[in-house]
Amino acid sequence: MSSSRALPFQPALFASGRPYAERAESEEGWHDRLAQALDATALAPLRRHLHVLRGDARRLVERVDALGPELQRLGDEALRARAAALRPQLRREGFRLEQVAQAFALVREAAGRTIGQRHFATQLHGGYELLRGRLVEMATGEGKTFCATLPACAVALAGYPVHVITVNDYLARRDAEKMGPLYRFLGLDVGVVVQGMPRDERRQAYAAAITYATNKELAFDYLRDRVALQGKGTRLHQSVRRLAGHGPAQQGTVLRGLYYAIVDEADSVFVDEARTPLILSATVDAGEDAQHGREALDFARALAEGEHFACEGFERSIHLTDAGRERLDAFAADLDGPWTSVRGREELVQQALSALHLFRRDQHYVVVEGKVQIVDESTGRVMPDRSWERGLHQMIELKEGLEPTARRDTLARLTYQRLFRRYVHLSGMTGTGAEVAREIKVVYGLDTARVPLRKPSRRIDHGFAFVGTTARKWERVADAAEALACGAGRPVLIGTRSVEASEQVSAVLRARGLPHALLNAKQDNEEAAVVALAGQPGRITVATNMAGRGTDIELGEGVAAAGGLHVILTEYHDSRRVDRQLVGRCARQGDPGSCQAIVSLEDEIFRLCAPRLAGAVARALQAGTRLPGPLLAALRRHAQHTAERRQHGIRMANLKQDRQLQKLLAFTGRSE
Ligand SMILES: Nc1ncnc2c1ncn2[C@@H]1O[C@H](COP(=O)(O)OP(=O)(O)OP(=O)(O)O)[C@@H](O)[C@H]1O
Repeated sequence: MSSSRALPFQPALFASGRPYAERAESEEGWHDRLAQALDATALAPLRRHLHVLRGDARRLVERVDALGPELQRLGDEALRARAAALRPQLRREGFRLEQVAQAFALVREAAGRTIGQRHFATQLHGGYELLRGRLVEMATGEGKTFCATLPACAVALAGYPVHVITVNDYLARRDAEKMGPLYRFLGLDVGVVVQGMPRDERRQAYAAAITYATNKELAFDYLRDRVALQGKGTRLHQSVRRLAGHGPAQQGTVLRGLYYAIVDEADSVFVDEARTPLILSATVDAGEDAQHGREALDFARALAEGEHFACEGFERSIHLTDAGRERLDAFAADLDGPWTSVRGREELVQQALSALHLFRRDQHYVVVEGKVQIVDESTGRVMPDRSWERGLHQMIELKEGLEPTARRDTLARLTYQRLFRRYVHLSGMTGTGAEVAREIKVVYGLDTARVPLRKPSRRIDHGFAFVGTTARKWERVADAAEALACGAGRPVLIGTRSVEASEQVSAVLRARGLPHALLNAKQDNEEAAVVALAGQPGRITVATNMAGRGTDIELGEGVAAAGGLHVILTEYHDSRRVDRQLVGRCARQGDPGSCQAIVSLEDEIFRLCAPRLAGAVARALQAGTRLPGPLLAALRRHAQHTAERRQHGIRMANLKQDRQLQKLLAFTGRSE
């Protein structure tokens, strides 16, 4: 497309953040499509501006390198003036290769002056692919956080709101703080949205040129915006109102719309988290009777697995058998309230059974100050403002002997798949995307671009060891940690899958008198301090997935010469990608480092995903048989493959349900 055909940029629209831009989906009705056509004034410029981007990354890198010396000679003010002058050019010409090279060269120079780091060629390459709307695969430790500043600045300089999305509050805050001086130097303000922030502050943060937020905060803000807009007429009404000048504050929304997103740890957000739909709920006034819950728990405790109910641990589903139902009917005969209807009583008992058999303390949730708080399994963090649906949360509270909190009812529901497909322009980055590249292409339409390593990896993999029992595993882990930390003076990171497991290994280390730090959902306020010390000589750190993705452990003095950080993986995850993320904490950016896995046949993944094979291997080990490595590797592959396949099935079912629900809701007028 030639520049003369590109629509002129309309800064006024964006300055006031007027249109709530987002992409409409095909299944919406004619009035939605008409509304979208009206909103096209907001969408078209960004699309058109990006459309002119041509040429390969190599040319861009050469051009940025060539522009470097001249920019280096400029004073700070002159450099800022260059950035200011580039803005109208970007608006006029769009993201042509030359303009992008200028923007990237400016960002690189400004970064050198403000944060003391200059983008590597690999990061320029990655930045270019992000701008093109790709899923960028860059190995762990290659500096994705820094790489994202390039497209973020380029798009923000052109005047479009940019969202940089990370997986947890710690990373959102850390990245916004670290990169803030660079953005401000270029005249761009930066906002950050974290858990517990009031609405006004959120609106302010989203009004910034570049906003850092977690996927969860963003999704819930979007959901709340949709609910706020619901009472205000159809989408067509809203579009007309927007064109008439209503901004977020007048509309009661916080976001300015969904323009350009750079999603960090994209495989986690796009794939792993896509398993759970996001549900916005409100407290139900009618105080639910805890008595029914207690009755249900008493009844459920007396039921026998296999006879009265069947349990699918992996899918987290449980159902009554015919014998169970008969017993329930007899039990409910004299009771009132929800017990009188078949649906009511079966749901009560199902929730009670789930609370008893599917949800475990210190794995799926923790109890903090008399409250049940959900632990996000993929990030290892607590989610204090989330609760399980349909009375399950209260049932778990009752199981723990706590006072049940008020029950909440669903207001709106959304999946990440739907949310991210609504961005006008979307990109993502990850260290571990290869296995899910196809799924991401199918669901989100993103092509993958792989950026090569800057320096060859020096990671030494010491392989894996299988032991028969969990107790034995912790002893072996403690042996290895002791030898490396005390013997070689190297820092050791021990990764566990649950809070419970982290506490078990911590107890074994304590019993041996080995000092160590513990990082899990119960200790999350010490996170930055624990991470800051985790690379010091002889330091042992035990952590759940909290120290997985994104965590950057800096090596202390003399550590590289001693061999770098050593990572011990103590349980395979459902997805190999999460294992690679943990291992990716060591040997970053060409540093030395090593890893090993010490796992037990009692681990959940083997019990749930390869019970027969794991049982046979356990018996052979007990009999003292030495099993060949390839057989054990096959066991691991089989278990993880089964887990990944099941997870994939759940995600696809979720997406399908989401589409069906959307159609249904369109009839009742209660879409999100
Ligand atoms: N251009 C650069 N110059 C100097 N240091 C850099 C540069 N880019 C990144 N780094 C440093 O490299 C380290 C790793 O960066 P970062 O944590 O962003 O990697 P990552 O790719 O996001 O890793 P992960 O996949 O684990 O999240 C950080 O300490 C960062 O400061």
